[in-house]
Amino acid sequence: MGYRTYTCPIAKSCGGCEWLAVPYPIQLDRKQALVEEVLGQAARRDHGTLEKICGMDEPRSYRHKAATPFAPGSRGRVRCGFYAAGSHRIVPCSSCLVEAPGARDVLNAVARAAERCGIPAYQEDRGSGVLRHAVVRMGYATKECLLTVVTNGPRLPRAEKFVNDIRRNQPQVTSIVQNINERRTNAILGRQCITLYGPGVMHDRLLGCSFEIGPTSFYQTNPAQTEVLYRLAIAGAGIVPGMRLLDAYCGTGTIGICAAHECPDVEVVGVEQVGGAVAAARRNGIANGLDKRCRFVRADATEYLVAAARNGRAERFDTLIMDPPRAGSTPEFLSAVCALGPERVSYVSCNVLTQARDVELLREGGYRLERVQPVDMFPHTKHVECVATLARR
Ligand SMILES: C[S@@+](CC[C@H](N)C(=O)[O-])C[C@H]1O[C@@H](n2cnc3c(N)ncnc32)[C@H](O)[C@@H]1O
Repeated sequence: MGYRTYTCPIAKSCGGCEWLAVPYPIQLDRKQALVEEVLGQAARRDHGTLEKICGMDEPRSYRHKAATPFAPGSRGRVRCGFYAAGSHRIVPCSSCLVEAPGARDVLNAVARAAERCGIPAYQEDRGSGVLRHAVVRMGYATKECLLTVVTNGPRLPRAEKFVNDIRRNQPQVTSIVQNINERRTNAILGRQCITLYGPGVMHDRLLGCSFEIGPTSFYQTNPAQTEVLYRLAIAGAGIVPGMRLLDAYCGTGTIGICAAHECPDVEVVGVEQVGGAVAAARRNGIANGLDKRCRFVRADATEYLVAAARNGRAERFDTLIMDPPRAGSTPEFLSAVCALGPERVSYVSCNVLTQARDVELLREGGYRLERVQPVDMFPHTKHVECVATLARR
């Protein structure tokens, strides 16, 4: 790919791809250097390795989830696009370099349908209007497409006409869901969902397993690199037949189910706090014929593990995969891990700073940092994902 850079007509105003002007190999070098700076010393002290970052061959069209805010324009128009960097000013966008083909067309079609149906866009400063955001998820291994339309309350005027308009203009949309968010907040999604068309979910496949994805469930946005990441996470857990694996912060159960699919006789317990994600994880276990070996628990991961450590031998885990949110895990969770003593910990993170902090507690609690493997899930941004593999000393 050499040192070519990519161009985008709205690069200057859009806040999305802050490194677009930086050649991709240099972006990868920068991410490698960050991981080296944050985790390199611990790896060296433990005689572990810091591997070269896994980048993408073609760092475009990788985002299978796209979103837009809406705002009122003049004469009944509905504006949509991206927020300009550091502001809530909307920059229109007809196509985006990093999004899956067609994703932006679906979002723009929602705005045009709203104009034709007279559905007013949300006015952020007043908290008035109806249409707040739209989020689209495109299948990677399937042709399914789930559109979520976020409204400022349960009322969606001319809903049937609106849905038919979107379907007519964007026939690739396989399901449309209304999500209600009445809070004056920057969070896009509210809790309540009403299915307007189709099954209300979509399906995708990763590493030979099929997954149901709902409007509010976490699902990685770069599926090609997700397969790379999951392979590394599963390999890092050193799974052998007969083991009991804990998949902590499991979302819809994707990592644990892929691990169970790959390794016969392995028993998986997944822990996740979002009820909808746990319900989807259970359905995913059944859909993949793995429900006998994969059990999903709705709980706060820290509370679950602290209780498991208290139960001692009754809750044995031979190996652990953990994938917490950006804020990382908690000292209580990590100290319960050290008390339970799984042979290996495979720690997946989208924030190496909190990961390094947590790795330090695991090292103090008896683990050796064996391997650090960065993965580029978000080309043209400064974000880097990382799998840290630890083994009990
Ligand atoms: C980075 S996502 C990983 C999900 C999953 N492993 C995947 O790859 O799709 C983090 C997950 O942790 C969940 N989570 C956040 N805080 C939690 C907590 N305290 N206890 C349990 N789960 C939590 C979130 O709801 C989210 O599903």
